[in-house]
Amino acid sequence: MKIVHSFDAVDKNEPLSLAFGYFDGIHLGHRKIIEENNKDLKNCVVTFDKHPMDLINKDKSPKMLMTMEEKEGYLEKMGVDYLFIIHFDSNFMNLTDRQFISLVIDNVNMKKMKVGFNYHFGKNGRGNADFLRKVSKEEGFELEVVDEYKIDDERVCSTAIRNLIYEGNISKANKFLGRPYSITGKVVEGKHLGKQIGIPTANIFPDPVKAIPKRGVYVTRVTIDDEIYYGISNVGINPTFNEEPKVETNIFDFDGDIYGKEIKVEFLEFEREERAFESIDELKKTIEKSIKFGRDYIAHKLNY
Ligand SMILES: Cc1cc2nc3c(=O)[nH]c(=O)nc-3n(C[C@H](O)[C@H](O)[C@H](O)COP(=O)(O)O)c2cc1C
Ligand SMILES: Nc1ncnc2c1ncn2[C@@H]1O[C@H](COP(=O)(O)OP(=O)(O)O)[C@@H](O)[C@H]1O
Repeated sequence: MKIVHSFDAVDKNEPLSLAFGYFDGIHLGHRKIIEENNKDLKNCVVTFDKHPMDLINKDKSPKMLMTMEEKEGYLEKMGVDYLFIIHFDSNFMNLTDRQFISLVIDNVNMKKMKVGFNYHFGKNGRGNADFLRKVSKEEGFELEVVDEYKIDDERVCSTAIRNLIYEGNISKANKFLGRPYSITGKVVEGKHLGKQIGIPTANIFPDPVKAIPKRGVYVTRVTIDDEIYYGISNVGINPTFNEEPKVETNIFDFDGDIYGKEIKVEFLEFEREERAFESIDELKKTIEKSIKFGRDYIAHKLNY
């Protein structure tokens, strides 16, 4: 997959299919827009480097299901040929719907345009599917407006998935995403209490843009150097030491020094909320119960 930052960065004659959207999380609905069957067209995704809300009202900007790096990795796996990451600034935001489409048509050979049913673009979000239907006829490109994706009559959208993650309903969030929600980070040193109580935990701090699952304990799948392990993780904040949320994972059947290594933690099932403990002994006993919960889940209920 080639990553470019402007519409004039690819061969003007090459026939392209372009999927437009911010695609946070690349959930099942997004995938229907992005997947392309026409082998004669290069499969392209057009996205922005920032969420439009970052410019409109940064305080209201949602946390993300994916960092840009994660998005790039996933689109590459899906077989996307070109990823256009367009810098979203106030100039860009003020292009009219017509100017935006002209910018695309004048620079690339767009044979097919794909958008979700509620895609809006151009100044004040005026450009919509109706406008695109008209332009596609005038300009002679194929337009595909993809209907909203539903599971059990519920809308699959990034906002719904974020809310499920905040509520701790990770299994439903994963069902909507079509894969487990994950957080990636470099393993950092903690208080070294883990090894002292016989339960080492690899600690990572999530990227600040990421949506953090509800505080509590989760069964997880951990990837280290392309090897897969399972484990049990606590998502928490330790007010005594820092305010940043942290993911601490005891990795099953693993023994090794992984400080400084990047690990991916995928959240599979929620066990319980985070608790305060009176003693280290009580903490240890409760974590041991969580480990048992995790091992039972992996042995009997794993569906990934
Ligand atoms: C499965 C699991 C569940 C945990 N649950 C809690 C909890 O409910 N409350 C809490 O304060 N800490 C909890 N912890 C965090 C431990 O306090 C922490 O892992 C331990 O202090 C080791 O920290 P260290 O890696 O900094 O040495 C949990 C850790 C694990 C692995
Ligand atoms: N099974 C395991 N699960 C998690 N970490 C492990 C495991 N085995 C060894 N380790 C190593 O031990 C470290 C965690 O030990 P711990 O005493 O909890 O220290 P810290 O407080 O620095 O996290 C991990 O970062 C990793 O390098």
